[in-house]
Amino acid sequence: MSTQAEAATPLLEVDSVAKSYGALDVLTSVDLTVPAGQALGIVGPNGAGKSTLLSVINGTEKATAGVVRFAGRDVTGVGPADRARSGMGRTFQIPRPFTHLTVFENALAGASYGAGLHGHAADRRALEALEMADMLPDANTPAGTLPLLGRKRLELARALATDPQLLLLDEIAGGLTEAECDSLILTIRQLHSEGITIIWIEHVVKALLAVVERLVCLASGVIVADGEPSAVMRSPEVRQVYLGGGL
Ligand SMILES: Nc1ncnc2c1ncn2[C@@H]1O[C@H](COP(=O)(O)OP(=O)(O)OP(=O)(O)O)[C@@H](O)[C@H]1O
Repeated sequence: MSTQAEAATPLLEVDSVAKSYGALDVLTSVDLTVPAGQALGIVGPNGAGKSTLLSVINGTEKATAGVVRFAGRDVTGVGPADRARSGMGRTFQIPRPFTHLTVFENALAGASYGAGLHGHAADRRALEALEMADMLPDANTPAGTLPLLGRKRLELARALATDPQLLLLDEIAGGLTEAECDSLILTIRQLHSEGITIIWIEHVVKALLAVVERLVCLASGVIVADGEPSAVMRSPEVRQVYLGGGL
């Protein structure tokens, strides 16, 4: 592929994706194209389908219909491990570190199992990920003793240990104090400035607005607004979602 064609290929294309659990339609024909380097925020009420959309993107859930393309490759039928190795990293809403292992060993697990690295390459990658997540000073701390911000940062480091081009963040700012949230914002901004493409689901809208250049609102499995963040937050569609008993 020529350089020009590569530049024109979006990093992620979600094309007419639907997801149902039995009779429950969680996502209905979602279309989302994300260029490389973009930081995209996703808001929406509880149960809107936001986490499900991330799961369909990273392959932990299979789409019922539609296509997911990553870096020009159709990954719809590809499992989460393969997608991680091809450059997708994801944090989960509830961090579940290996509590009996140190912070470094947890990051190493991400580099080994997530990225498929071994030996010194895995060690190096784990240390880089800890540095990027501002967790290097805690490398030898047992993960089970970390406070919430530390667990969130470790979850971030675990995702970064797969060396992602695309980083999917699921409510990473939830439950933090304002000061903790501000420090996490600085870290995520830095990752964005290094060129990592970010899709970030968050109820803490202030945190999103400090980082993202594009905002999508999902309601009942449908994208109801998509564009410049403050314009999206002011749009009648999003006001309806909030005031109509949504957010
Ligand atoms: N494995 C599953 N089986 C059945 N229903 C599911 C499953 N996973 C999610 N759901 C349902 O799908 C809907 C969307 O859930 P999802 O977690 O994607 O929403 P969300 O927008 O991320 O919500 P929140 O902001 O509360 O995290 C909910 O009604 C949820 O109960």
